[in-house]
Amino acid sequence: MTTDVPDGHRWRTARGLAPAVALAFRGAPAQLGLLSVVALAGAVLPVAITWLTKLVIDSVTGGSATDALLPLAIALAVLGALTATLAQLTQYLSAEAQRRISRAAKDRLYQAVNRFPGLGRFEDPRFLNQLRLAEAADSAPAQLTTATMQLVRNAITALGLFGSLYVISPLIACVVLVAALPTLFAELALTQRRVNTTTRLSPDERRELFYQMLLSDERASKEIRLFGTGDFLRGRMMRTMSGIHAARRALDRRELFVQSGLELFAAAVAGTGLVWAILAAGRGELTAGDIAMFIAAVAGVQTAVAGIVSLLAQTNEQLMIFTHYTVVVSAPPELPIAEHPVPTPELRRGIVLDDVWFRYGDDLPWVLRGVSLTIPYGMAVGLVGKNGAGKSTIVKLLCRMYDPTKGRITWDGVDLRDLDPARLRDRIGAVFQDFMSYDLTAAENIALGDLTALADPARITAAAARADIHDVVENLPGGYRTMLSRMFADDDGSDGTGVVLSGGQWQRLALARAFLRAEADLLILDEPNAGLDPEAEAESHARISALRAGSTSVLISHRLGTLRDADLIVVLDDGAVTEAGTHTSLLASGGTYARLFATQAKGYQSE
Ligand SMILES: Nc1ncnc2c1ncn2[C@@H]1O[C@H](COP(=O)(O)OP(=O)(O)OP(=O)(O)O)[C@@H](O)[C@H]1O
Repeated sequence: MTTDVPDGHRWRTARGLAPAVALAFRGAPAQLGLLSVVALAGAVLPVAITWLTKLVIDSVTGGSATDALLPLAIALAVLGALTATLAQLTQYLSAEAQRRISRAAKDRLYQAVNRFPGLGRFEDPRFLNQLRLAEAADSAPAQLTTATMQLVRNAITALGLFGSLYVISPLIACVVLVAALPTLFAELALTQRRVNTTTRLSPDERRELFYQMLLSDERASKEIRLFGTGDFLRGRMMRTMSGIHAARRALDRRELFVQSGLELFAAAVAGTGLVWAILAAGRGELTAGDIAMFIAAVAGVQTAVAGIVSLLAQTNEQLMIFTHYTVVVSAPPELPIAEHPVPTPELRRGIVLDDVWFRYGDDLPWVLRGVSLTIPYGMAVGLVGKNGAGKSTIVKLLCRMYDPTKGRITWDGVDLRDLDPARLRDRIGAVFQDFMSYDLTAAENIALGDLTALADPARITAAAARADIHDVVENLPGGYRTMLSRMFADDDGSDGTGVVLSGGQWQRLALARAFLRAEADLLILDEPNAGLDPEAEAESHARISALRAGSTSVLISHRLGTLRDADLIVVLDDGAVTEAGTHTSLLASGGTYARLFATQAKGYQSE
C-alpha cells in the first residue's frame, strides 16, 4: 500500500474529485443545492456592479438629470446589499454542509475500519499512518465541493470582468490574464510540497500524539509518577514537536518568499495598466467612467484569477489528502474472505490444527512451527508453556484474527478460511489475556459480549452471577448502571462518583462478558484467573468447570492447578507441541509438565 501520493499522478488524483463530490452531495444535498444557487448569483453580482458604477459615473460627469441617476443608484445599493447578504448565507450554508459531510465521511471511514476482519492492519505502521491522514481528510469532500462551486463562480466573474476590460483594452486584458499563469504554476508546486510534507510528517505526528496521550493517561500515570519519567516523556514529545515545526517552518518560509514575489508581480501589472489608462484618458480616449471601470475590472480580474489559482491549489491539496481516505475506505480485507462462505456449522466433531506454521510478518521469526493439535468436541483442552511459547497466538488463530502462514485449521472439517469470520466468532466466547475494560456502565461492560442482552437485563445479571461479580456490581452506588470510569463519571446521570474496579473485579466482568455466550460452541479463556485471589480462583475454576462440563473449551494458565482436570493438556515449547496428555499421564511421563508442576507445588508447600 502506498503511503503518499507520488508526483506525476495528478490525473489519478484528480479522478478522486467525482467520489468526493458524490460523498458530499449524499451528506448534505439540500445545503449544497442552495449553495450552488447562491454561488451562481454571487458570480454575476461583481460584473453587474462594475457596469452600474461606470454608468453612474458617466451619467454624473455627462450631466444627466437626477431622475435618470436615481434608479441606477438604487440598483447599485440593492446589489451591494445582496452581495453582503449572500456572503453571510454562503458562510452559514458552508458550515452546515461541512458538518453534515464530515459526519457522513467519518461514518464511512469507520464502517470501513470495522470491516477489516483481522488484526493485521492495526499492526501495520504504514496503514496506521494512512489511517491518521484519512481521519484528517473528513473535511476534504466538503472543501472540494465548495471549492469547485467557488471555482465556477470565480470563473464566471473573471470572464465577465475580463470581457469588460477587453472592451476598454484588449491588450491590457490579455496581459492581466497571462500574468496569472506563473502564479498558477507556483501555487500548484507549493501545494505538492505541502501535501508531501504532511505525508512525511504523519509518523512523527502519530508519535507526538502517543506521548501526549501517555502523559494524560490514567493507567500510565502510576508508573510515570513512580519512575519519575514525566519530564523524560515530555522532553521526547517536545523534541518530536520541534522536528515537525521545523519542517512546517521551512515550508512557510518558502511560501512567504514565493507568494510575496507573486503579489509584487501582480501589483506591477495593475500599476502599469493604471498608468496607461490615465495617459489614455488624458488623450481623451477614455471617459471617467471607463477609468473607474478599468480600475475595478483589473482589480476584479486579478482577485478572481488569484481566487481561481488558490482554489485550484486548494483543490489539488484536498484531492491528494482525499487519496489517503480513498485508500483506507477501499482497502481490501487483509484476510481473504471466501466469496461464498460455508455456513459455520454447530461444532460436533472438533477443531483441528494441522501442521500450523505462523509468523506475524515475513521479516519476523516463526512463532508456531508445525503445530498439530486436536481440540475434540465437548472437551476442555489446557495449553501450557513458557512466556512467548505461542499460546495466545493459537487463540488468535482459532478466532481467525490471522490466517496460518502454512498449514490449516479446521472447524468440524471445514477450513476456517472458508467460513465467514463474523459467523465463526458468533460461535466463540473468549476472555483474552489483555481483555478490555470499557469506560461504560457495568451493565454495558457485560452486554458488549452479546449486544442483544442490552434489552434483557436478566441475562446480564445471570452472566454476572456466573462470573461471581453480581454482588459486587449490585452494591455499586448505581448498581448495574454505575459508570465504571472516573473520566466519564457523570455520564450516567448519577451523582457523578463513578467507580473504578480492582484488577480482579475487571477480570470477572470480562468473564461475565464471555459467559453471556454460555451457549457458544467454543469457550476460550486465556489466563482467566490471573488477577483473582486464591479463593476466588478456586471458586472461579469450579464454576468454569461446571459451566463448561461437556462443552468445548481452550484454557490457558500458568497456574497449572487450574488445568489439572482438563481432558487434554498440551505443552508448547518455542512454537511446537512437545507433550500432550492428561494431568496424570503427563506427571507419570516425567517431562516438562511434570517438572513445572512439581516446581509450582513445591513453591506452595514451602510457604
Ligand atoms: N502482534 C504481534 N506482532 C509480532 N509479534 C508478536 C505479536 N504478538 C505476539 N508476538 C510474538 O509471538 C511470540 C508468542 O507470543 P504469544 O503471546 O503467543 O505467547 P504466549 O505463549 O501466549 O506467552 P505468555 O505466556 O507470555 O502470554 C512472542 O515472541 C511474541 O513476541
